[in-house]
Amino acid sequence: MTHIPGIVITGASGRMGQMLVQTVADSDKARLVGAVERSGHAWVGRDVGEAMGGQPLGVTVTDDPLEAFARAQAVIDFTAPAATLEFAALAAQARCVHVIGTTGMTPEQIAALEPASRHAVIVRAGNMSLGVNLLVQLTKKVAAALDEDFDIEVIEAHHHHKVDAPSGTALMLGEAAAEGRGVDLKDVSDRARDGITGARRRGAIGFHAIRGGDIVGEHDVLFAAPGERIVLRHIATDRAVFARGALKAALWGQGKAPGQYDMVDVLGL
Ligand SMILES: NC(=O)C1=CN([C@@H]2O[C@H](COP(=O)(O)OP(=O)(O)OC[C@H]3O[C@@H](n4cnc5c(N)ncnc54)[C@H](OP(=O)(O)O)[C@@H]3O)[C@@H](O)[C@H]2O)C=CC1
Ligand SMILES: O=C(O)C1=N[C@H](C(=O)O)C[C@H](O)C1
Repeated sequence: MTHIPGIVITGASGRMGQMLVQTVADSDKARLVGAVERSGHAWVGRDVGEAMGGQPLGVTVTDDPLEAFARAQAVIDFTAPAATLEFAALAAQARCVHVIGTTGMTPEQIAALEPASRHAVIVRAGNMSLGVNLLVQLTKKVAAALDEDFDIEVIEAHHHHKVDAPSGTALMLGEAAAEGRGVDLKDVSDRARDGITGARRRGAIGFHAIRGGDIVGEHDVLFAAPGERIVLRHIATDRAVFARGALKAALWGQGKAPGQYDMVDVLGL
C-alpha cells in the first residue's frame, strides 16, 4: 500500500488539464490515477498520454468522475463553474481533497461549495502561482500604506480564448487592495468605463481586461497619485507555475480538516 496520493485531473484535454496531467505524471510525490472528460468527448476511452500526443501514461480518460474520484485522494479541477460545482459534490462524497482553479464563479456558485466543504478539503484560488500570491500580499500592504490620493487600477491581459473577465487573479488583487484600504470591494469596484463617464470616482478600484493572442497571464496593480505612480506587476510566461501550485495544494490538503482554504494557507504567506 503506497502513501503517495493518487490524483485525478478533470477537464484533462484543456490547456490547464494537459499541463496538470504532465505535472502530476512527472512528480515523484503523487500518482496520476485518473483523467476525466465529459461524455461524448473524443478522448474518453483513450490513454491520456497518447491523447495528448505523447507516450502512454497508463490512465484511460473516463466520463465517470465518481468512479475515478473513489480511487483517488485528490482532484485537481480547472474547468468551468457549473462543472466545478458538480465535481465538488462528488469529491466530497469520495472524501477527496478538491483543488479548484476554475475562475468566473458567481458569489452564489462560491456559496454553493459550502456543503461540500463540510465533508472534504477544498483549496480554491483564482491563481495558484507563488508569484501572484506574493503579489496579493504586497498589494494589501501598499494599499494599507497609501490614502485615496492614490487611485488604484487593476489591469490584466490574457489569451483570446479566455471566457471570464475580470480574471480571477484581478479579483484577488482588487480584494486585497480593498482589504488593505479597509473598504468593501463591491462598494468601490469600477468595471465598465465607456462613453461620458464623468471624472474618476475618488476611492474607486478600476478593472481593465485585455484579451489577445497567446498571453498566458499578466497583472498590474497601479497606484497613481499626482506626481508619482507605483506599479506592482506579475507576468506568467508558462502555465506550469499554476500546475505546480495546484499539485502543492493537493499534497498540502492531505490529512487537513474539512473546510475551505486558499493558496495563502498552502504557501504559508
Ligand atoms: N487558478 C489558476 O491558477 C488558473 C486558473 N485557470 C482557470 O482554469 C479554467 C480552465 O482554463 P483553461 O484550461 O485555459 O480552459 P480550457 O477551455 O482549455 O479547458 C477547460 C476544460 O474543462 C472542460 N469542461 C468545461 N466544462 C465542463 C463540464 N461541464 N464538464 C466537464 N468538463 C468540462 C473542458 O472540456 P470541453 O472542451 O469538452 O468543454 C476543457 O477540457 C478557467 O476558469 C481559467 O480561468 C487557468 C489558469 C490558471
Ligand atoms: O484563464 C487563464 O488562462 C488564467 N486564468 C486565471 C485567472 O482568471 O486569473 C489565472 C491565470 O491568470 C490564467
